[in-house]
Amino acid sequence: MLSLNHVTKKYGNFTALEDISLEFSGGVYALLAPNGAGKTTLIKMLATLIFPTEGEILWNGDEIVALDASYRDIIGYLPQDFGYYKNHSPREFLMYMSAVKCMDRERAKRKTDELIELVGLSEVRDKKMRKFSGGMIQRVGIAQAMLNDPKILILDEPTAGLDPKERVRFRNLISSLSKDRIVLLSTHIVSDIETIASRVVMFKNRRLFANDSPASICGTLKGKIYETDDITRIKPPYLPLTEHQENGKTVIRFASEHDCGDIARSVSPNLEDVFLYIYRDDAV
Ligand SMILES: Nc1ncnc2c1ncn2[C@@H]1O[C@H](COP(=O)(O)OP(=O)(O)OP(=O)(O)O)[C@@H](O)[C@H]1O
Repeated sequence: MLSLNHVTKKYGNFTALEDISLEFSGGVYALLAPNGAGKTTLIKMLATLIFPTEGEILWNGDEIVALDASYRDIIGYLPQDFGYYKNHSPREFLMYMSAVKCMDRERAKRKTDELIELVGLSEVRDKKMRKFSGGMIQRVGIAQAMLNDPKILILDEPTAGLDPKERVRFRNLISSLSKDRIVLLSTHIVSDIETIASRVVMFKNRRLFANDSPASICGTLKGKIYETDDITRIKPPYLPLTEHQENGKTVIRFASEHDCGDIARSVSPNLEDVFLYIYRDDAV
């Protein structure tokens, strides 16, 4: 189990995260928060690239900093800005990364072939990556993070810049990788995680705000979300969330603390509602 005990991270006088306590066992954990909320800071601490100012991070009871290389052996990490060589093919790049990870050549070859197959890049395994789409590059990125068969797979905004089709493919891939390991995934895009996250972790004002299943988190807004095509009938205060077209009319989805059931349609809250509601005062 990976646990954070009262972790605070400061950059000089600026506190990025304050008193965070969390436990991760198996499954997909989504770190969901707007840009600048501290997701990358948390991820970099878990990847031992930066260190807590206060508190401790433990793997099965031992401090990850003390575990040093033996901890790094069990993590796979896809950073936000994943650096790769455009002139490398996926196979060359994965063999190169295997060498960086000190894997023996036979195992490296086996894992490289296996992972290229898994991420669906077999047909382009020997093509230079310079012409690859964002989704293909991210799949190479996941493959390199998986080379050491990590117990903890850390993905920092892995779907940034992907088109909707690539997003779906990526989601399915992440879901398939989550058996028998911890997958930590940071994002500010709700649809990335709604269906695959076993738990959603949210930060607000530098502190832990929520750590629960998507269903429980959505449950916090039960009875408060409505839709109407005539918002003028709704008594303020209410919070407009999203709009969509329905039978040629613009339907507004909104949150209200008071009962609007007689003039608007009550609907089930989703994670996007929760995100917009919780971060309504934050610049997103
Ligand atoms: N090295 C640093 N020095 C000073 N402040 C930093 C540093 N790194 C991050 N910060 C600040 O800490 C806060 C959290 O940043 P962080 O990158 O962790 O957020 P994030 O949620 O990952 O957002 P993004 O997705 O935009 O990276 C931000 O206000 C950021 O400006």
